[in-house]
Amino acid sequence: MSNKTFGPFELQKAYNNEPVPADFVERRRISAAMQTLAERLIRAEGDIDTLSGWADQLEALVATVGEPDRRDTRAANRKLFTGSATAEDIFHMMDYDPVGGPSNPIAPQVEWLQEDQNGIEGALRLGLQYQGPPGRVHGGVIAWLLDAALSRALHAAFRLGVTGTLNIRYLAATPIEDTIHCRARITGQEGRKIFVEGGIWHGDTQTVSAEGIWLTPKSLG
Ligand SMILES: CCCCCCCCCCCC(=O)SCCNC(=O)CCNC(=O)[C@H](O)C(C)(C)COP(=O)(O)OP(=O)(O)OC[C@H]1O[C@@H](n2cnc3c(N)ncnc32)[C@H](O)[C@@H]1OP(=O)(O)O
Repeated sequence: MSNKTFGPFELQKAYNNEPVPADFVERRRISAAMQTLAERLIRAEGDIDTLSGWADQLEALVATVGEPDRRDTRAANRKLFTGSATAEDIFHMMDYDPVGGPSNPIAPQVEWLQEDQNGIEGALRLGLQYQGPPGRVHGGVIAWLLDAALSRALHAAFRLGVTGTLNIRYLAATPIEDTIHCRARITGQEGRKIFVEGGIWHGDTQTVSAEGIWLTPKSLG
């Protein structure tokens, strides 16, 4: 692990370029196994003995894990804003992102195809656990995904902000269990307000459009 330290505008660059710390290799394995279980077990057919056996094994693991101590994310965030965050701090902030974070067991995994000043594009496939109407992604999951995708467009352009307003228009069904793409880009800025737009596509069909306003923290604006 290097001794380099990073500030707020280096967040994404450091995360993309620094080597993955050894503990995060294992954290990612845990998360991947939990995601696979969630996808395989939801609505799984099985006789009562099979279901009961799986439940027993999972409850035993929960008991083994207990309630471990957890790192305070606020400390890493404070270090970031004073330019003293280590690579490990950056991984503790980014690897648990609820969308795409490889160490977060509830995060849909995203393959980022573009991440630069012009915008972002990600490819992903949402399993049955994200279903709303039969065969379609739940509308709230879509909002969750787009909040993250539009935020990512800020990070890729080396800017930071929190979501102030997010407007979403659901244009057509977004399918589960098939590859979809999310895209986002910054369209303008007025003082601390950053305007962002984006959407979701299934093949050539745009299924969702979104636009919103992100607010840069007063300390950075
Ligand atoms: C960072 C670590 C990363 C590191 C980690 C990565 C984080 C990923 C984040 C993912 C994205 C999220 O989920 S963020 C979490 C969800 N969002 C939140 O929790 C935000 C909750 N809301 C707030 O904290 C606040 O309301 C703010 C910051 C949005 C605004 O408060 P403020 O900063 O005091 O704003 P204020 O001075 O009154 O207004 C400034 C200008 O913005 C306008 N404005 C004010 N509020 C809004 C609004 N909601 N939507 C649109 N515009 C607004 C005003 O009209 C004004 O325009 P004018 O008069 O100048 O024209």
